[in-house]
Amino acid sequence: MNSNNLITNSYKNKPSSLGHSHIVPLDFTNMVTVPDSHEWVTESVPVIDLSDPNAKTLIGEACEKWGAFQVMNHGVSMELLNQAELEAFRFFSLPANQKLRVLRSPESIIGYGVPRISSYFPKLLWSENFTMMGSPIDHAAQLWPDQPHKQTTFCDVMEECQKEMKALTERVVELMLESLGLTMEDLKWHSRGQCLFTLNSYPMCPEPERAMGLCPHTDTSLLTVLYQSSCTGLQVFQDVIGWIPVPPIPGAIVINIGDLMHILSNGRFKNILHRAVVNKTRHRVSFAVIYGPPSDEMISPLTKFTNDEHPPLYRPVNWKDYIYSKALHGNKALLHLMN
Ligand SMILES: O=C(O)CCC(=O)C(=O)O
Ligand SMILES: [Fe+2]
Repeated sequence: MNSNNLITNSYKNKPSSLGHSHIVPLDFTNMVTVPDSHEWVTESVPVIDLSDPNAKTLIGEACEKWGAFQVMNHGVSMELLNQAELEAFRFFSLPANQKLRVLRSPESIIGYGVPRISSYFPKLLWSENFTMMGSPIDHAAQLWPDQPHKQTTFCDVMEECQKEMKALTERVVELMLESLGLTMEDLKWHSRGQCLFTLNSYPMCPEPERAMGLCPHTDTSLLTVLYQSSCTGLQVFQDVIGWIPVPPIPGAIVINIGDLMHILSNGRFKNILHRAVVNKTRHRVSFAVIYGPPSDEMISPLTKFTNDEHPPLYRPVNWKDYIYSKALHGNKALLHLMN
């Protein structure tokens, strides 16, 4: 038997479910669109249905493997998310001099301006941001002094959206803890958790490949819960694979694990490195609840995660000091906390 025969026989003998269509190529010149059978989809962060009885386990796995996931059936009203998106577009579409009335002062965390994380990076970001804590009533009065109706609509929508997204955040934190056999009671401060509510805007960019909406970063928070509607832009980094888009899924909300949750879990839950890219044809808006402990509460690895073999990886820190450290050291802030 010559070698050619040997090879032929090995194909013939191989049990195979491959049919005729896998031998004859497509008629490429006559294809108008790529059929589903040819579309290669990159794996992305898991999508978890919160009404699934297995949700807690799936969340635990997603936290360890990815540090990010999307949730469906999350309890935040779709109508409210759409209204908040509309209000966000309205706000960012105001003339610059009107938005500047609510410019964030250097020592404040709330108001309009460049994203807070801009200070970690040497170049300006192609984005703007408006951050609230509780009611934005004072800022709304400055934005629309003669239009009380606009003030009321903006505040009602922002407050309600913040409230519902915060409730979701707390539910997800609880599920994360439960996935490890813990409860909210293990977080002594759990009834005093606080959040910022932030609107992000990434205007159309003439040369998207030369600019960045948000540079690669991890969030300082425990958890960031983000709604991104229908425009792509968010990407997460996975070792070996590289940057992966987090596709907008109608109705879904994105959960990103921040540095403080990574510290609490003694490194078991990943803090996800992510960025936002810009595009040429669409103005993208996203909004998020940035959730964390009371500013002065010391956060350190929970004892459940530490033992002789796994000593605490990080020294205790409070959110306030950690934000300060992040502004100084950027993405290296965690290294400065290592034991
Ligand atoms: O707009 C996005 O998709 C990402 C926003 C983000 O990373 C942040 O607000 O920290
Ligand atoms: Fe972020």
